[in-house]
Amino acid sequence: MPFDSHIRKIFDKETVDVFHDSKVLLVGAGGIGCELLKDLITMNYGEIHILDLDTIDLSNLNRQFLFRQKDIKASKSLTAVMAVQHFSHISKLVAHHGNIMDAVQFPLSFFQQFDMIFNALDNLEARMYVNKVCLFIKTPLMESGTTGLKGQVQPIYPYSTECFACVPKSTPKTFPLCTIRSTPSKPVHCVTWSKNFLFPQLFGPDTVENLPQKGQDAEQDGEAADKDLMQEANELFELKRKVLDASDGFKDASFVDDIIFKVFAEDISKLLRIEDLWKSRAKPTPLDYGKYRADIGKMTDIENLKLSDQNIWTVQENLEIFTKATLRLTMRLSKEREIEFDKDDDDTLEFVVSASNIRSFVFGIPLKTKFAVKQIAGNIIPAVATTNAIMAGFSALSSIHYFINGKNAEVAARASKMIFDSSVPERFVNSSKLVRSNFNCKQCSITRGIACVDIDHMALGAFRDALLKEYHNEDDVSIATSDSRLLYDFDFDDNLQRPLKDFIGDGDVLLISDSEETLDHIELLIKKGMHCVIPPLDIPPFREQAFEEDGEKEDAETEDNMKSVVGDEVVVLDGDDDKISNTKRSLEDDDNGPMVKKVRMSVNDEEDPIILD
Ligand SMILES: Nc1ncnc2c1ncn2[C@@H]1O[C@H](COP(=O)(O)OP(=O)(O)OP(=O)(O)O)[C@@H](O)[C@H]1O
Ligand SMILES: [Zn+2]
Repeated sequence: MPFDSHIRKIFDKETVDVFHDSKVLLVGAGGIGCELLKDLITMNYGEIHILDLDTIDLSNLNRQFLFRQKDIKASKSLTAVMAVQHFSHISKLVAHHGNIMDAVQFPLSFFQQFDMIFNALDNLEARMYVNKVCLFIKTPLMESGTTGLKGQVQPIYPYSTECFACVPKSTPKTFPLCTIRSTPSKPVHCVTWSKNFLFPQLFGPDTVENLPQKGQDAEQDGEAADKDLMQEANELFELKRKVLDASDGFKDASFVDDIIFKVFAEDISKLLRIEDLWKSRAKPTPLDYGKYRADIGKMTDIENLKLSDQNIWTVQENLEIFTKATLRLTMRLSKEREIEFDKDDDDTLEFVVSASNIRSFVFGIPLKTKFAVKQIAGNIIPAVATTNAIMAGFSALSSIHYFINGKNAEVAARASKMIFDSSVPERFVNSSKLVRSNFNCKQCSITRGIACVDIDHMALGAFRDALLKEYHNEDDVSIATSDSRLLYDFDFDDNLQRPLKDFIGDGDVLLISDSEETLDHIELLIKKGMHCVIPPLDIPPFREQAFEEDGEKEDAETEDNMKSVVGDEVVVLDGDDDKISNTKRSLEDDDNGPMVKKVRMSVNDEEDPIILD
């Protein structure tokens, strides 16, 4: 039975028509995006646009099931549309290849044509951008994301419920510099050292011109106090020079031996002399390179060394791989000038794998496979196709509330739930009711509107007058650009006669505040038009004081209430499992309903730096 009939069975004709008449945008045609596209088609949305900036890579094929081997290098969005075109005779499908944050290709008017937007992205920056656009145009956003077996779907109804920025996001872990440079104790420390320190030092953007001249002490150029650091920098510059010399003429490969000897033996011996470092730690052992070199000489078929990604290589094998990768990268340096680490560039990956393993060996840390180092260096948690499919399904289903409730955001917000993975074995997913926006949120706490202005002809002074008139502000206003360039305030009126086009373009944002700072800040998105239309806004009093009090209260509550809601039951979790926060911003508050304890997607507690997939 075609799905069309299921939809007809479940909903009455009027509701089905709402789906047919609606236009949605899906941002991202990766793991979740491919799944969502299929789901949205089966729901018979009238028009589905899908957008992605990327082309298909071999590594996508194991989970992005709309793509085949023959599609590698083709546009993700176009290929996805071609793959599903035959699924539906109802949905009109439109593909866009480009960056969602490109305001020229995708101006505000592009976003405004949609009834709902679905995010299936893999990075915070783009997610935050779409979130902000949705706040401007007050369009509901279904936000989704997965990390391995974890995942979540958050329906966002602008200004009614929490936006994507309302809950602070965890940032990748950082390590103290001294751990990375001097006292590593985990594989990730060695991977970070070889990827972020040794690799860029040898193949990164430093050009010959930036290096101190031969014999010149770098200390003369800088004011660095630490002599040891400067000496180390000078020595690394020497190494870099060797690499550059070799890439020019490529006389012999002995410079690689020099690098190995310096970084894995000489530098370690120097560290050992700093006795304080080793009072409470196991000491490293400088690499006995002579011994290992001799071993490598005895290895058979060394030229055709083929090693598995999934096995741990011996120290000898790591040394051989390090030598080969360094030589290959050095050859490339003559053409490329500088090389960036890329987990999918085998030369750079093998350099990082072997260098981190040799360092691990020296410090008595377990060695890792190439596969494992790739995950760590690429900040990857492998994507799980099933988690993507489940979260995509929830995202599609969550959208129904909006459409069956006549596109009423308040009603849909009350009916909707946030979905996230469960850490409790009896359940696979949890849900919690949506809560109101966070007053401390930098995005939600701003009053926003879209102003239509003839920027080519209207002077800044006339624009200021229009603002004062619309917002009945007896006092004056300040006007600044979104990058905080002040255009006007009561004692800076130099620009009043100049046309707006001198400062802003179509789609730019202006920040407006009253000079007494009694009212909230306003963000006005400027749309180019023939006339001047300043949007009527409900500008609340300035809320800074209230924010602080509210924030303090919330923190205290969070610590006291390490509880989560599973369905409607309260389960006590032991401390570290999920990071839970408890809030009074329930949508039910207005009805004096029960206070909702809300679970946030757990912040990853692992040591490795991670990003959302
Ligand atoms: N600014 C952006 N504009 C448009 N598309 C974007 C933007 N940022 C990310 N994307 C797309 O979002 C999708 C996210 O999908 P997914 O998480 O499966 O990542 P992937 O790149 O396909 O896989 P992986 O990162 O695991 O190699 C990708 O196809 C990516 O190209
Ligand atoms: Zn917010």
